[in-house]
Parts: sequence; structure tokens; C-alpha cells
Amino acid sequence: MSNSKHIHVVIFGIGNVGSTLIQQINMAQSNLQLKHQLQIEIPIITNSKLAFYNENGIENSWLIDFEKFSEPYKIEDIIQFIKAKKIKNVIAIDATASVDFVQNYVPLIENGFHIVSANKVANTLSYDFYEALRQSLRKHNKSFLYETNVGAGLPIIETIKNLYNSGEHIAKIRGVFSGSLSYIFNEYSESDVSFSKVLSQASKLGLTEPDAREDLSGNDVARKLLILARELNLKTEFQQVKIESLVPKKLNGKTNVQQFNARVKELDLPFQKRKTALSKNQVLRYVGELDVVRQTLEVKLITEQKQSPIGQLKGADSIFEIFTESYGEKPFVIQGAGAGKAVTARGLFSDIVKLSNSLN
Ligand SMILES: NC(=O)C1=CN([C@@H]2O[C@H](COP(=O)(O)OP(=O)(O)OC[C@H]3O[C@@H](n4cnc5c(N)ncnc54)[C@H](OP(=O)(O)O)[C@@H]3O)[C@@H](O)[C@H]2O)C=CC1
Ligand SMILES: N[C@@H](CC=O)C(=O)O
Repeated sequence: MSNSKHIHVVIFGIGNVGSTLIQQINMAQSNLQLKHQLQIEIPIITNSKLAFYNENGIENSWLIDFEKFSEPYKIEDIIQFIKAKKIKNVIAIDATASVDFVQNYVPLIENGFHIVSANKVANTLSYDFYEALRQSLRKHNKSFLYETNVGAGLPIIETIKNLYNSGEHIAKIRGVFSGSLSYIFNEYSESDVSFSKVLSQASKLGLTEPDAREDLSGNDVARKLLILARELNLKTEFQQVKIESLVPKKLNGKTNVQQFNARVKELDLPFQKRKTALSKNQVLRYVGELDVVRQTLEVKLITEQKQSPIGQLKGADSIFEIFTESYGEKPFVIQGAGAGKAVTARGLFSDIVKLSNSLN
């Protein structure tokens, strides 16, 4: 009999991040087996409507198999399949951006699933939901890991949590929290290309949310700030974040994502005006600031000096400046790709491995 530990991951969402995670897991199998005696199997993958099941674990042909053999599902079908096949050590991966899907977390936990999530929604609904979720995790002795919620693959949440738990006083966290907005303003400030073109490049690179207005409206950055605030035990609500939206009112609200994409050129003129107003040494940056002492959270577009650390950002890099008591006036800084399917999938993968260390 093999001594390997078997972990089973059910992947909800097979878009940019979910599909890359499948590739990364499949490629790492022999190494995980050899070095860690760990076998990660994927018995179910789903998109919003269809699920593909293979109790022995999906194979490299998963895309074709999904197209041929997937079937409509409800969350109860997934739970029932796992129970019927007596599959143990099960982790549900939320690689969706869905508000509806997070309502499945508690039923999943009650039925034996751990959760690893890239989706920020569960941590940014009401504080009551946040607490109820944690109560359910405690009651059923299950884990919920979500390092990719802030800074994609960068180790932000774990670092903040470790500092906080060790009694370090964190005064402020400031920076560029969005990989897509970083990419957009880095490219837009430096080149002659239109704003709508840069936005479409960011979307093609898989940096934006499925609906790019989530990024442009500041909501995605606001969620990240709120998640960090809650890690620091602030009982803050999303409505308390002061947000500067970059989406004109006429393209929000009543327009759907297709209508927005069709009219995206309407963003070009207002952004051209902001760019023209810049001097030679200035760039635009979309920043977030959590002031822990004042308990204020704010996200906004600013004009920044090119020479500053924030002004020097390149590509889709994020930067997190963390001001704490021990580090004094100079913050310690975490910087690197803040979005992208490869780094985000790798972040989910490392949460899976971390979680599997605590399973038998
Ligand atoms: N891209 C990045 O750089 C980063 C992304 N994230 C987060 O990762 C998540 C996924 O992003 P990304 O892969 O780019 O998004 P995509 O739009 O590429 O993929 C989303 C997937 O989720 C599926 N889905 C939507 N609703 C549901 C549902 N209710 N149940 C099951 N599946 C559903 C979609 O299916 P269908 O096609 O049927 O709609 C699709 O397969 C988001 O929450 C995002 O914030 C976090 C850090 C960085
Ligand atoms: N859309 C997000 C993706 C990661 O959370 C971003 O741009 O940072």
C-alpha cells in the first residue's frame, strides 16, 4: 500500500486562474509524490453551469473531457458525489468571482470541505457573514485559506496576520494594491496608447476581474483594504471605505458588462485630460491606504512623482508599504506581480499544500 497522503481538490471556476491551477497541479504531480509523498487529485471541475466528474482525478485531456462529458449541476450534486464515493481530505477551490457562489461555503464546510479561495467576496460581505463563516469553520474543524485575496501570489495576508498575532502594532498599510490598475497606469502614463486600448490589454492578460469595472470602480482595491483591516481585527464594513471610482456614472449601474465593453472608448477623453495635466516627472497611480490608528480606509487616483517607490512601479507590480512600531518611520515593503493567472494559481497551489500539511 502507498504511504502517500491523498488530497482531493474540487475546482469551482475554470477561467484564467482555475485552468492554470489545473495545469500547475498536473505538472507538479511527480515532484509532489517524490519529495512530499503527496498526491493531489481533482475529482470535479466546474464552471458556473456545468460540472465534470472523474473520481480517479481529471487528466491532461480535461478541457476536451469537460466539453464532451460535463453536465448541469447544483451544489448538492457535488456534495452528494463526494459523499457517495467516500472521498476524504476534500478542499473546495473558489476560483470564481461570484457573489452567489460564496453562499455555498457554509454548506460545503458542514459537509466536510475545507475552502481555499481566490474570490474576495466571502471576506468582504457584511461583518456578520464574516463571523458566521468563521464560526462554522470552528464548529466543523475546517480551514479557510485565502492568501490570493490580496496581492495575488505575494505573501501579504500571512505576513500581516503573523505580525498582528505576535503583538506588533501596525499603524498603516499603503500602496498600489491592484495589479491591473498598476499595469494600466504604468503603461498609460508612459506610452501614447489610448486608455481603452491599455484596458483591453490588461483584460487579455488576465489581470482584470471578469468585469473590469470591478477594478476601475475601485471596488476590488477597496475589498483588499477591507480584508487587511479585518485581519487586524477592525470590524469594518465595505460601505466605510472611501472610494474614488474611475467609471463614469453613465457606464455603471444600468449597463451590463457587454454594453460597457462596447462603449469603453468613452473613457479615453477624460483620462487623456488627466494625463495632459501631468508634468514631465509625474505619473498617475491608483493607491489604497488603511490608517489603522484612525480606522480609515481610502482608495483613489493620485498624481505621483516618478522617482518615488510607487512612481517607479513597472508592469503589473503591486507594492505594499507596511508601517509598524518596530520598523519605525521606514515601512517594510512587499513588492511584485500583484495579478496574473500564473502567480495567482501558484498562490492557490501553495495554500493547498499548506492546508494539506495539517491533514492526515
Ligand atoms: N486574475 C488575477 O490576476 C487574480 C484573480 N483573483 C481572483 O480569482 C478569481 C477568478 O479570476 P479569473 O480566473 O481571472 O476569472 P475568469 O472570469 O477567467 O473565470 C471565472 C470562472 O468562474 C466561473 N464561475 C462564475 N460563477 C460561478 C459560479 N457561481 N459557480 C462556479 N463557477 C463560476 C466562470 O464560469 P463561466 O465561464 O460559466 O461564467 C469561470 O470559469 C476572481 O475572484 C479574482 O478576483 C485573485 C487574484 C488575482
Ligand atoms: N483584478 C485584480 C486581480 C487580483 O486580485 C487586480 O487587478 O489586482
